[in-house]
Amino acid sequence: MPDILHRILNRKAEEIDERKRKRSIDDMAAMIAGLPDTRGFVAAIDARLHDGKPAVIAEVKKASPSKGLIRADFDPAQIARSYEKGGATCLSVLTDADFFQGHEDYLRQARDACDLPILRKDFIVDEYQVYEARVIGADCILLIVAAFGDKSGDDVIYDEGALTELSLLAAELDMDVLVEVHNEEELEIALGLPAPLIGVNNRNLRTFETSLGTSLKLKDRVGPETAIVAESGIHTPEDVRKLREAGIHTFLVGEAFMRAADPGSELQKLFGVHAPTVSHKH
Ligand SMILES: O=P(O)(O)OC[C@@H](O)[C@@H](O)c1c[nH]c2ccccc12
Repeated sequence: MPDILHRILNRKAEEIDERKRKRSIDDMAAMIAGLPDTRGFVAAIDARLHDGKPAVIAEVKKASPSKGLIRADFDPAQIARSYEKGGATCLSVLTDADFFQGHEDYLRQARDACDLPILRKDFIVDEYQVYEARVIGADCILLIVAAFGDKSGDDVIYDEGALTELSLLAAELDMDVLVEVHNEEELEIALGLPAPLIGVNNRNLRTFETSLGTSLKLKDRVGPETAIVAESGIHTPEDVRKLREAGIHTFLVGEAFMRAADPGSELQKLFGVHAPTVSHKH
């Protein structure tokens, strides 16, 4: 497992223990019973793709381990409204506090400010966090395959059982799942999970370098019938054009929007009227 992910997961285990002491899963299950339905995350993406348009998951992210502080003037409600106006399909909100300066309240604020479906962007490895995601208002959770890998000699062994269980629990709680992969091995695991939306993270977790080539290569492996989400390192209309030419029409973008004064206008610049469009066949 790459170092930064390792560090994050060690801290995450402590955090989960602390939280479990404050509130039980049973308490959360009772709260969930009284909640309104989720907003369909995958359904919103499918609808957009069906119209031949790119589907953009716009991220609400204040800081990251690789970039430090990204946006000082950080108001999740305002950002959510700007994204919605700019044509985002869904939002992704970082809730990890220690490495991304995120917070679960940011997800709540974003949700109250718009009608878009929201992904809880965190390092989910325990059923506790899946219940918690639903309680704070998430419509989709992220499962990072690399977080379920353990090195044994030269090989990495993945806990596919845990990935499957968490996916099924999310479905039971009426949430979708975005399964994140970085390489072919992880992709194979993701393809074996129940109804996953597969995201390819272009950021190498060891070096923090991004390469759109990762998405292009793995798109080649799955073929035209499997939709994938290109994640990270997308900064220009040219980046978007390259990915769309390869048949990728769903994108997860954070930094490029977060550094712009008006994130929604930047979304338009990358994906809207100014970006070249490619027709999408079903
Ligand atoms: O800011 P970028 O390069 O546009 O990337 C967004 C998103 O893909 C990135 O924040 C991300 C992808 N997978 C993650 C897992 C955890 C935390 C963050 C991420």
